[in-house]
Amino acid sequence: MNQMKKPVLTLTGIDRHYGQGESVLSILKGANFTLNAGETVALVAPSGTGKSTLLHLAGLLEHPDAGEVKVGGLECNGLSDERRTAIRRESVGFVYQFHHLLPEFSAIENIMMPQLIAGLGMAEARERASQLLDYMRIGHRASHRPAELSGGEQQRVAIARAVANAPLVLLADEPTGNLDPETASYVFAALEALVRQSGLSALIATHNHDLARRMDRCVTLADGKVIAYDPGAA
Ligand SMILES: Nc1ncnc2c1ncn2[C@@H]1O[C@H](COP(=O)(O)OP(=O)(O)OP(=O)(O)O)[C@@H](O)[C@H]1O
Repeated sequence: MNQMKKPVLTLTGIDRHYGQGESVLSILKGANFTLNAGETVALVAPSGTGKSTLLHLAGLLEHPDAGEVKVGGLECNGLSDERRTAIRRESVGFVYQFHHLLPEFSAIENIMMPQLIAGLGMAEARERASQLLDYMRIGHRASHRPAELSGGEQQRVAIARAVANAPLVLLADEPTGNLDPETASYVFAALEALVRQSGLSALIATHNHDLARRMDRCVTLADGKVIAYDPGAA
């Protein structure tokens, strides 16, 4: 069997609503989605349709009201919060629109952090973080704190941090949404190169059709379901 076709993330029959009674808001209604090993998928959908909700469910930050979320073939709904947190740390990397770096730590320390939490030694974590900084062309900024970096540099550090533990799945929620178009294109190219070079599987929410077209395939949300999407048609 082709290893590349192995699913690393599967969402099946997902329902998610917010609120109660008359004010209930149904966001996902029987949504299905599969991300295969080594695949890059763009999630392009209008604001408020549930992109962040889908990513939060995929990353085990939220529970669905119905349906199954499998990470690496393991059904995660029935697991304890501790186990879900452990799977998230081991298997999922997140990049958000805003960098969420720890302000009191340097760029390299921010990238080392998840590796140290995962049990890697200091020297090994520093070496890997240093390589990632070089790969993202910000090796010269290693000892700077986030506030001393530009928006594009902050996002490159955040991307390096998200992939530091070689996650099974990379989830990115508008990773370049806070950047000017030129910087967004540069940062997205760096993200894409890193993902492809590492053979990572990635689900990336973006409003940017030019960036979405660079992924292996695109999906959108319509009536609470995930459907195929052609960004060229927009
Ligand atoms: N915790 C919550 N409580 C109530 N409503 C929520 C909650 N989280 C999200 N929503 C609502 O669910 C809908 C989908 O939100 P979500 O953030 O997933 O959309 P999105 O597609 O990511 O939007 P955007 O592109 O603007 O970030 C929105 O109408 C939002 O207001």
